Amino acid sequence: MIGNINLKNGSKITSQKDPCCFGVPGCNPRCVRYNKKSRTCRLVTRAISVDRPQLDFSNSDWKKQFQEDFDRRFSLPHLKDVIDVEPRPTTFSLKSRTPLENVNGSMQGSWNGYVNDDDRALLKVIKFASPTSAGADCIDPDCSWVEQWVHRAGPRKQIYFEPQYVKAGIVTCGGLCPGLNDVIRQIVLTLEKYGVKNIVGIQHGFRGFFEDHLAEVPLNRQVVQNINLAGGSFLGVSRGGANISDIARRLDMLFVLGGNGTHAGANLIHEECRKRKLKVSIVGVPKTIDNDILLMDKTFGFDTAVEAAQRAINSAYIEAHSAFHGIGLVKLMGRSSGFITMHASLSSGQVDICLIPEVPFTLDGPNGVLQHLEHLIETKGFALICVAEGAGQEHLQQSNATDASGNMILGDIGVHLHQKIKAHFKEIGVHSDVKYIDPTYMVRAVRANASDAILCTVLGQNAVHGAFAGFSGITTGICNTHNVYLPISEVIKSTRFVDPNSRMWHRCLTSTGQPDFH
Ligand SMILES: Nc1ncnc2c1ncn2[C@@H]1O[C@H](COP(=O)(O)OP(=O)(O)OP(=O)(O)O)[C@@H](O)[C@H]1O
Ligand SMILES: O=P(O)(O)OC[C@H]1O[C@](O)(CO)[C@@H](O)[C@@H]1O
Ligand SMILES: [Mg+2]
Repeated sequence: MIGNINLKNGSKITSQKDPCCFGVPGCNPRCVRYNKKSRTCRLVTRAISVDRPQLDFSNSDWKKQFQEDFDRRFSLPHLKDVIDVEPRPTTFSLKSRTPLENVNGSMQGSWNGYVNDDDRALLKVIKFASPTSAGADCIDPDCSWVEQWVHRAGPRKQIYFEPQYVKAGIVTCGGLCPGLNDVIRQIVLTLEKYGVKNIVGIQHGFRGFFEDHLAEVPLNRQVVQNINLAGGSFLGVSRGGANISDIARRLDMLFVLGGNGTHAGANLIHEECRKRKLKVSIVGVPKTIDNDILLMDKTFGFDTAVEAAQRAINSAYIEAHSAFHGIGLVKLMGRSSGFITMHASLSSGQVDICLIPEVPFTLDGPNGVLQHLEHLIETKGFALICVAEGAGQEHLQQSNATDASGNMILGDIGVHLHQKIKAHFKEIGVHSDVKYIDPTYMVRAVRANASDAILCTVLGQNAVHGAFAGFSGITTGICNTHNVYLPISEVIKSTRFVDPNSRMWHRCLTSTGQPDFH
């Protein structure tokens, strides 16, 4: 039961080892990646593991040391680490329509769809021959192979809660994302399959915990039956309110749907519950269209966002192709990571210039974007640019403004590019007709497509299985196509970025044909 948790006001999580802005919203001059000139934290190389132990590779034992440290970091926090809890046979079985009543093992024996607690999946599956291989992620200079196993997700034979007494809460935080309602729905359906009858929705993110007018929303199969047919969040989302002063709620399980910021908040709650030895399972479900969460193949909503962006890109293409010297310009979301813009550009196949936050670019001069646009207008007669909202911030006047969660408010690179392109072509006396489309919120508010709906089903159900297995401070995700549980502490260590030396970025450059704008 969470009960009253008195957290320090404004308590924020920062990754201990690396005084980086990540985890503490907004930029932080102490950040190892703080750029004093642009006054921003810009990690233009691949997300580095901020917490790899300092290994002495001359020591023949280094692999053992790495393995021990890895196993420590990726072991899943469990209720029994801090309180005496006894397991009981699970009530979850797909053999019966209702949760297993008699759990003397006889019924269980007839259904064996359980995951063994010792099942593991490999976190990394490529053996790189050299650190210079594209996208190489090596531990030592020789790229030695070290098996990195993480826990497999799914229902266990033993559970640590009496379902009929459980009160479970669901909360959705941060920006909207296609599939939020699918995950809420699957969490409710799975909880009921275990026999939980007391399920509540917390309204409007973490604010719902302490704004009295935001009452709990009772949830059951009937209430959530069709919520997946609409985008948005049935419970509402919010930013801010991270200084969770009081969670005066009796909850035994809390399912937290959100991005990297939300997960940092969820981990704060988990750590406080653990410190107070409360029998509460806090389980995250990674949510963001930006796909900027470490270690995950992708987050739910990302595929749908890429698909929804196609309509805007295609419209910009049609406008540019039909105009005289038409230049289509589309700005997509991606505050610090360019995954949406890169994948949307790749899938459309119509983009000539793709600009992402991880790869700085010059506008003017022989290698600049404007020079390349001149070339495209001369040779093709039209051009199409797709830019991530977090790209090119070095060209804009930075304000120190932040959103309610402390995330930096970005300068509008879309408007800036629009103005610069028009001014440039006017200056060189060449006609241009710039068509600017900003579909950002349209992309985010749609309902999940089929593939994301399935991913949401997997993640929502696995979140409940993880809570009943007694884990807490974990999140559930897809690693190398396998369903795993990961400690939230590992997932919030850094933002996930596009690796400028990755094969996917190289594929994007091959597809657009753009040069290096440096
Ligand atoms: N370091 C932190 N510690 C505690 N709470 C946090 C922290 N960072 C963010 N939060 C809280 O988590 C909630 C969501 O955070 P945020 O607005 O950053 O969105 P997010 O989860 O990163 O999702 P997205 O980036 O996709 O919108 C907010 O209520 C915010 O106050
Ligand atoms: O809803 P808000 O506060 O405008 O958030 C916009 C941000 O949320 C995100 O969609 C992440 O969820 C970013 O891509 C974008 O910058
Ligand atoms: Mg975020």
